[in-house]
Amino acid sequence: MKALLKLHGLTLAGLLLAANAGLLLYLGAGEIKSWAEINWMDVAGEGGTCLILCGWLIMLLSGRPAGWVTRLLSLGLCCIAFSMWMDSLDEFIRLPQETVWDNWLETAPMPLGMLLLTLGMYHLQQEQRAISAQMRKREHLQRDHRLFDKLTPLSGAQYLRQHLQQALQQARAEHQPLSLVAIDLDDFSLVNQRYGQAEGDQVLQVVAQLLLFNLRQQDMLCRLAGDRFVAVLPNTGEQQALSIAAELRQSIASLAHRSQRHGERLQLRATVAAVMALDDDEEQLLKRLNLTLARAKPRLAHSA
Ligand SMILES: Nc1nc2c(ncn2[C@@H]2O[C@H](COP(=O)(O)OP(=O)(O)OP(=O)(O)O)[C@@H](O)[C@H]2O)c(=O)[nH]1
Repeated sequence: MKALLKLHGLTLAGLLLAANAGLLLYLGAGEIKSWAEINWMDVAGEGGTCLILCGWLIMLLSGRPAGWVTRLLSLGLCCIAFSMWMDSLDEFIRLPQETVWDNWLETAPMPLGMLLLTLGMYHLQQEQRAISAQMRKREHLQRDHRLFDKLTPLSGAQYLRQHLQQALQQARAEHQPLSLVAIDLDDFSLVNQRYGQAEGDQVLQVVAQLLLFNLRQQDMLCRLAGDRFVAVLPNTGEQQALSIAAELRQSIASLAHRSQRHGERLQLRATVAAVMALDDDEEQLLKRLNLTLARAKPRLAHSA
């Protein structure tokens, strides 16, 4: 209730003031009817509608975020509720026959309220459409979750291939160089053996974040598999890619990661490789990158 008053106090106060002013006007100009003169059927119909509209207003204001659509809908409801309130007042108070202003107060807010409600409904529909479009997009993304790595906030190998294909096309169309950098942790299996799989997961997440921090806005980082990461560097020649790769290796070597259980410092190292795209397609380029990495890691030379 506190939050409701804080956000919509003005609207509610406006309605209360208008209803009070209407009551005072009626009391000032007319006289109270006797019990027998009151038509209770009309009181139930008009007063009940007014109460229900006030209930709708409270539900609307407490259920929706403040904003343009909420304002239109609430003002519409206020106008209609006020009209019903004025309509029910004449069940209790008799005005002189020649009075005309009561008719205005009863009927004029009704079409205005309807108009505001209609405008609000229109914008609500637009808002709902935009939300539905967002939901569909998100659903599509979730359905395509195979493209995303389960452990780190990075994309996986499948997405890398798709992205690389497009990036190569764009680089050729724009006559710009494109390079790839691979980063492979050294002896990562030892981290799993010594500290456990959960600590290994933690290390992979920290390294993914570290690499992201050290790359540029336009670069795209993926986890190719296990402890191997690949960055796609648009508009980047081989020399620049080599120096970026060296920086990434250095950042991993300087990382002061401590194990979660005993707080021991883990000394991480990585082997890096960089290749620039020539005439090859994405598969050939990735193969060349893996071969270059394998050469930098003599023990992997047979498995690449
Ligand atoms: N914790 C964890 N370990 C993983 C994950 N994916 C792969 N691994 C482990 O990563 C290790 C990769 O092994 P290797 O390719 O031999 O790499 P390495 O031990 O770093 O050896 P070198 O690359 O030759 O230095 C294996 O022990 C895998 O079990 C993962 O998501 N989480």
